[in-house]
Amino acid sequence: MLRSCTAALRTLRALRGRREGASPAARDPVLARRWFSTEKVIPKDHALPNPSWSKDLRLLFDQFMKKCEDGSWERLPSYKNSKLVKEQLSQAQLFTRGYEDGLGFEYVIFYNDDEKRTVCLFQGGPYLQGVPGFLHGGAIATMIDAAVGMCAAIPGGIVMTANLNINFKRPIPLCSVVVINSQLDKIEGRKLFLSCTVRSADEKILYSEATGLFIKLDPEKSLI
Ligand SMILES: CCCCC/C=C\C/C=C\CCCCCCCC(=O)SCCNC(=O)CCNC(=O)[C@H](O)C(C)(C)COP(=O)(O)OP(=O)(O)OC[C@H]1O[C@@H](n2cnc3c(N)ncnc32)[C@H](O)[C@@H]1OP(=O)(O)O
Repeated sequence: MLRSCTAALRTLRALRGRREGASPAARDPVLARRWFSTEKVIPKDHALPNPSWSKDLRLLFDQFMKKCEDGSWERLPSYKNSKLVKEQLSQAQLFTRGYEDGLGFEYVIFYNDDEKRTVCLFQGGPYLQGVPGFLHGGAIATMIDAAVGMCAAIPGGIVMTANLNINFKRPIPLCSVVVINSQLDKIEGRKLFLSCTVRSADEKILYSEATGLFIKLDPEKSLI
């Protein structure tokens, strides 16, 4: 919270500087250091353990990291900002990475190229509550969209969700760990058909099932 307030104040100060004719960097020494620094800023990869991760999440993470050792699985890094969008809209950030550690979406996605499938390990934090004590359906849908979307985007390139169909079978307790298994079922031209299940960490409870249709964007067509 303190960090975001400081950033907001900095932006306000910079904008005030712009209105008054001075360059924002000239009015803000921290901004100036950032602008003129030759240091490369390395973005933070959020798909790595942090102190908010439960024992269950760490255990599953370690198991999948072991599976990565022979190259059959790979951990997908995950960043808050896209450089491309950031240039146009400075505050844009990935919806699922918009919360402080542990409060919202904590997750990591692993990909298996031979099997064209992903496994997403997800711990939904207290800000994602719907019915008291349980995850909001919209938060579950968001995480399914992101996990299935990655499973489509790796073989398909730039894709968008055209249809997402979810059956919510059991409520997911807040702060518990679930495993989202997604797989590519078929490709027809620009259409990628996928399916997924959401289960408890011990795989005993089937929380949700979903199917998704993702469309590979046509470079000839404008999105707007
Ligand atoms: C997904 C992640 C990819 C990015 C990865 C990159 C970096 C990683 C960083 C972050 C990860 C982020 C993960 C977030 C995932 C979130 C994904 C989303 O939520 S996307 C946002 C929600 N979706 C939309 O806003 C899409 C809105 N719709 C459209 O823009 C368009 O409809 C379209 C999907 C682009 C398709 O339009 P287009 O003109 O290109 O195609 P057509 O209409 O001609 O259709 C082609 C073909 O598909 C059939 N079709 C289309 N829609 C449907 C539908 N809803 N149901 C069934 N069939 C559909 C259509 O009939 C055509 O079929 P055919 O060729 O047989 O005639």
